[in-house]
Amino acid sequence: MSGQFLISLLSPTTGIILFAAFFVLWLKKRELSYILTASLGYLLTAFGFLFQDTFPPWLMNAQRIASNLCFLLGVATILVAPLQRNKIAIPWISMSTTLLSAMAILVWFLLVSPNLVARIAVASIALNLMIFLPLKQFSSGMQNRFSDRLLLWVMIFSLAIFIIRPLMAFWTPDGTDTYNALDQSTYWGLVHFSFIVMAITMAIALMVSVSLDLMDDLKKEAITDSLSKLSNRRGFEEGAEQALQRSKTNATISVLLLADLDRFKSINDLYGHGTGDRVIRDFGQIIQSLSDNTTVAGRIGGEEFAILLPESSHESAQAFADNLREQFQQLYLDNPEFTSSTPTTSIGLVSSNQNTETTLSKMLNQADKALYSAKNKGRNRVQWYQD
Ligand SMILES: Nc1nc2c(ncn2[C@@H]2O[C@H](COP(=O)(O)OP(=O)(O)OP(=O)(O)O)[C@@H](O)[C@H]2O)c(=O)[nH]1
Repeated sequence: MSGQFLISLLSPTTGIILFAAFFVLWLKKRELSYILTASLGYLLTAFGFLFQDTFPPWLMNAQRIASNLCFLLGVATILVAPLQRNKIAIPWISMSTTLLSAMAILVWFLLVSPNLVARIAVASIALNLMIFLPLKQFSSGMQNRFSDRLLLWVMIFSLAIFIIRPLMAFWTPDGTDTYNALDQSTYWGLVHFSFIVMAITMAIALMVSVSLDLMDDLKKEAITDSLSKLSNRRGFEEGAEQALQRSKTNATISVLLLADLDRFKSINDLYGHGTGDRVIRDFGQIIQSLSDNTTVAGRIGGEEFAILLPESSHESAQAFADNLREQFQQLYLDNPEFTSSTPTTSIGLVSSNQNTETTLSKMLNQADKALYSAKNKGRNRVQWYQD
C-alpha cells in the first residue's frame, strides 16, 4: 500500500467519520433534520473522493463525473444545513441550475473535448457558487445570535478556501496536464487539505450551534410551564422585571393583571383532574391569543396567572381583561360536558402609574388585593386596585 494511496484516503475518511458523528447525533435528536442534512453532505463528499482516487476506472471515465457530482452535491448539502436550521428558504432553483450546468460542461470537457485544466476551472467555479448561494441567503435571513455569526464566518472561510485553491492549480510547478500528474501534484494535495480544513471547521461550527440550541431549549424549558405553555413563575418574574424596567425608562404605563380560575377545586371534583388540566391549558391558549410580542404572561401558581402589559393604557388593559374573562366563559357555556358548573375567572388589575416607585412585587400585592375584592364581589369579574 503506497503512501500516496493512504493520503488519498484522508479526505473520504474525514467525510465518513463526520457523516457517522452527525448521523448518530441525528438518531438521538431526530427533530433536528439539519443534522441529517449535514451528515448526508459529508457522506456524499466522501464518495466524491472515493470515486476519484480509489475506484478503478469505469466505462468512459464515468467515475470522474460521479466524483464531481458527489463532491459538488455534498458540499452544497453541508452548506444548506445552516439554512435549514434557521428555517431560511433554500435557493433550490439557482443551486440546481448551477449544478446541472456545471455537470453538462464537465461532461463536455471530459468526453467531447477533453481538457483537465478546463474541468478544474469549471468544477472550482461551480463549487464556489454552491457555497456562495447558500451563504448569501443565510446572511440575509440569519439572526444576531453567536451561533449564527459563527456559521456565517465559517461559510465565508469555506468560500475563501475554495477561491484560493484553484489558483494554486496554475501556480504549482508540478502539472495538472494529465491525470497521473494530477494525482501526484501539490494541487491534488491541496484539494485534500482544503476539503479537510473546510469539513472540520464547518462540523465544529454546526456542533457548537447544536450545543447552543440545546442549551437555549433547556433554559426555555426551565422557565416554561408545560401545561399552559406560558412562562412559569420564575420566567414570568424575569420577563416582567425587565419589561417594567424598560417601561420606567420610557416613562410609560404598564398594567399587571392577576387572574385566578373560580372555584377550581369544584371543577376538579366534578369533572376530574384531567378536565381541570384541560381548562388550565385552554386558559393559557386564550391568554396567548390575546397577547402581542410585548406581553409577559405566566402561570405563577396552580390556577393563578399573571400578565404584564407593558406600555399599555387603562382602556387597552381593561379590554384585554374583559376579553380574557368573556372568551374563557364562552368556551364552556354551550359545552354539554360542563353541566353543573362552568369554569370562569376573576381578574385583578393594577397600573404602574399609581406609584412611580412601584416594583413588580408591590404590583403583584396590589393586583392580589384587587383579585380578592373581585372574588368577594361574586367572582367572574374584573376589578381594578383601589388604595
Ligand atoms: N387539575 C389541576 N388542578 C390544579 C392544578 N393546580 C392546582 N389545582 C387545583 O386548584 C384548586 C385550587 O383551589 P382553591 O385554592 O381552594 O381555590 P378555588 O377552588 O379555585 O376557589 P376560589 O379561588 O376561591 O374561587 C385546588 O383544588 C388544586 O388542587 C393543576 O395543575 N391541575
